[in-house]
Amino acid sequence: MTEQAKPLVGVIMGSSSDWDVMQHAVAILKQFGVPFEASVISAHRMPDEMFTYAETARARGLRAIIAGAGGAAHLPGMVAAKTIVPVLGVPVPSKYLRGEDSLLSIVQMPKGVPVATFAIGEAGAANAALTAVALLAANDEDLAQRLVAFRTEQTAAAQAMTLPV
Ligand SMILES: Nc1c(C(=O)O)ncn1[C@@H]1O[C@H](COP(=O)(O)O)[C@@H](O)[C@H]1O
Repeated sequence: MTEQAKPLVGVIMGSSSDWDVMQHAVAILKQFGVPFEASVISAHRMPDEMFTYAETARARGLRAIIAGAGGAAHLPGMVAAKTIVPVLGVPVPSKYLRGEDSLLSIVQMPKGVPVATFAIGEAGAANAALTAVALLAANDEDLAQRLVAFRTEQTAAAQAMTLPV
């Protein structure tokens, strides 16, 4: 799936089975009107494509890469190894270990090759996208104002919360 404008954010995932989680990153990018591309890229199953994707990311204009994977989640780290574009890693819940394996695979990078690692699952995917928006907002005042408005709405919603007491 690819949007029309030149993508600024790449959303990649190890399998189409990760989409249930990673769609929450895409939803945020759409909400903020950030041009993105989304595709399945697997370090394990398609290593040559993964290297090409990472090596060409910066020249193609990507300013952040959101990479989600589950289990032995090498994708974010291997992409980070081949590009200086910031990589935001999303641990996808796994079948047997609930995504704790994914989290530890992504977060324990060696010093010098960072992957900014988010929470397991849907909230992590959404927050990775919000972080990509914040990175882009540093040079885009319109986007910054949309992010401020988003936070203001969130505050209002929290303030309006009631409890059944
Ligand atoms: N962790 C990786 C990588 C990788 O890191 O390159 N490639 C696929 N996968 C993960 O395998 C899980 C099961 O994939 P399938 O459902 O396709 O069997 C997915 O969560 C995917 O991210």
